[in-house]
Amino acid sequence: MLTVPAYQERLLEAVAPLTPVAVSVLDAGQLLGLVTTDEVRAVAMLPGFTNSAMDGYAVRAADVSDAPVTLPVSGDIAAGDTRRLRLEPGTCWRIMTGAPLPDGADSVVQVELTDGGTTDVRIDARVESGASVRYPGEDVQPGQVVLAAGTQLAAQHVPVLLSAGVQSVRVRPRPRVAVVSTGDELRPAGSELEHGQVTDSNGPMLAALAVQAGFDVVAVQHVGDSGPSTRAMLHGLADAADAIITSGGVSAGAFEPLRLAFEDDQSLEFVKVAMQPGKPQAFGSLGGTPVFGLPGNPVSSFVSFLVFVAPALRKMAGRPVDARTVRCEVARGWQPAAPGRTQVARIRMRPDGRIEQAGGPGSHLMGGLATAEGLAFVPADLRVVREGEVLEVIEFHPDEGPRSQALVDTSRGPRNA
Ligand SMILES: Nc1nc2c(c(=O)[nH]1)N[C@H]1C(S)=C(S)[C@@H](COP(=O)(O)OP(=O)(O)OC[C@H]3O[C@@H](n4cnc5c(N)ncnc54)[C@H](O)[C@@H]3O)O[C@H]1N2
Ligand code: MOO
Repeated sequence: MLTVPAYQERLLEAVAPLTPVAVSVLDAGQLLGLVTTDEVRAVAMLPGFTNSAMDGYAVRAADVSDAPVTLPVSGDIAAGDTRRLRLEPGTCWRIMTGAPLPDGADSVVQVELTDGGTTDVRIDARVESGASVRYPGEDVQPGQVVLAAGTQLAAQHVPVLLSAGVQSVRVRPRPRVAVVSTGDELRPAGSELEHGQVTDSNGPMLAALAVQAGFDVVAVQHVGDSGPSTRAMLHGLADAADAIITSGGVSAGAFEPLRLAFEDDQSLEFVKVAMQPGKPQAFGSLGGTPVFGLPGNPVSSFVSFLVFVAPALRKMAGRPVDARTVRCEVARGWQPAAPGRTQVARIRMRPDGRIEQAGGPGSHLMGGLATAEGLAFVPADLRVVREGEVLEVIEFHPDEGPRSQALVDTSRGPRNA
C-alpha cells in the first residue's frame, strides 16, 4: 500500500500547470482566484490628476496664513467636473472630495474649519501648503509593477487593475473539471428509488467541492456498470476538460466499471493507499487529461478529493499545492478505525478550538459528514487518539464560497425588466 504523501507526490508529478492565457480585466469576477504568470505593470498613473482629499475650499495656503480670514468663493467644483479652472490669488473655490484642484490652488481647507459660506467664506484655521491635496502619481507610477508574477487574484487587486489602465493579465486558466459517477445502482437526484437503488450524490458533491475550491465544472455525468460505455464517456470528456474525476468502481467487485474499462489498459493504474477512508484509488491519463478515479463511498470520495485531487488541480492552476492546515488539540479521544492507515477523521471544533470526532468513521456516513467542520489527519502509527494529542486539520471554509461567479452589473435592474 502507498502512503498518503507518496500517492500525493505521484499525482503531483503527473500533472503540469495549464498554459497561460490573457484575460481581460473588464471581466474582474472571472479573474478571482486565478494566478498571474507575468508581472503586471501600470499604464496610467494614480491618481490621474491633482485632486482634493476633503470636502472644503481650495485655497492658496499663503492666503489663509492670517486666519481667521474671509475669502470670496468663485464657485463649486464637484467630483467629475471636467473644466480646467484657475484660482485667483485672494479667492477660493468650494470643492468636493475627489474633484480636480484648480490651477493656482495648493491646499484645501476642510469645511469643518469654515463657516461653510457659498459666496464668501470665513476660514478659521491656517493650513500648510499641500494640506488635503492628492497628487498625480503619488500612489502608482506608469510602468510600475502593481502585481508580481504568481499573485492569486482577489478582490484587493481589482481596483488597481481597473484604474491603472491595465487591459489584460496573463494567468493560468481555471482548470475545467468533468465529474462522472459510475454504478448501475445510481439514480439522478429527485428520482423515485426502487429497492437497491441510491441517489447519485457523489456527482453533485464532487462538482460542489470543485466549485468551492475555485475550479470550473464543465460536466456532471453518470455511467452504469459497463466497461465500454465508461471508456467511451471518459474519452469524450477528455477533450472537453482539463481533468476528469470519477467516483465508484475502483475496488474489488465483479462489476467495477472503471476496472472493466481500463484494467487491461496502461492508461489507468489501480492502487491502494494506506488511508481511511479512501483506500482504493485509480489514476491515469486519457490523451493527456488526468483522470482521478475516486472510491464510491461518499465520504471516501469527499476525502479523496480534498487530499489527492485538490492539490493536483491547484498545481494545474498555478496555486500553492498544499492545503492550508491548522494544528488542533484533541478534546476527546477516539480509536482510529483502521490502524496502520492514516485516518482522515471528520471533526467538529469546540468553541475553545479543540476538536472531537464528528460521527463515526464509516465511509458511507453522510449524516456525520454534514455535521463536520474539518478533517483531522491521524498518523498511521497512532493506535489511539488521546485527549491532548495535536493533529493537523484542514478546516472547511464555507465563507470562502465559489470563486468563479461573474460580477454582475445590477445598475440595469433585473434582466428583461
Ligand atoms: N472486497 C473488497 N471490497 C471492498 C474493498 C476492498 O478492498 N475489498 N474496499 C472497500 C472500500 S475501502 C471502499 S472505499 C469501497 C470503494 O468501492 P468502489 O470505488 O468500487 O465503489 P462502488 O462499489 O461503486 O460503491 C461503493 C459504495 O458507494 C456508493 N456509491 C457509489 N457511487 C455513488 C454515488 N455517485 N453517489 C452515492 N453513493 C455512491 C455505492 O452505492 C456503494 O454503496 O469498496 C469497499 N469494498
Ligand atoms: O477506503 Mo474505504 O474509503 O475505507 O471505505
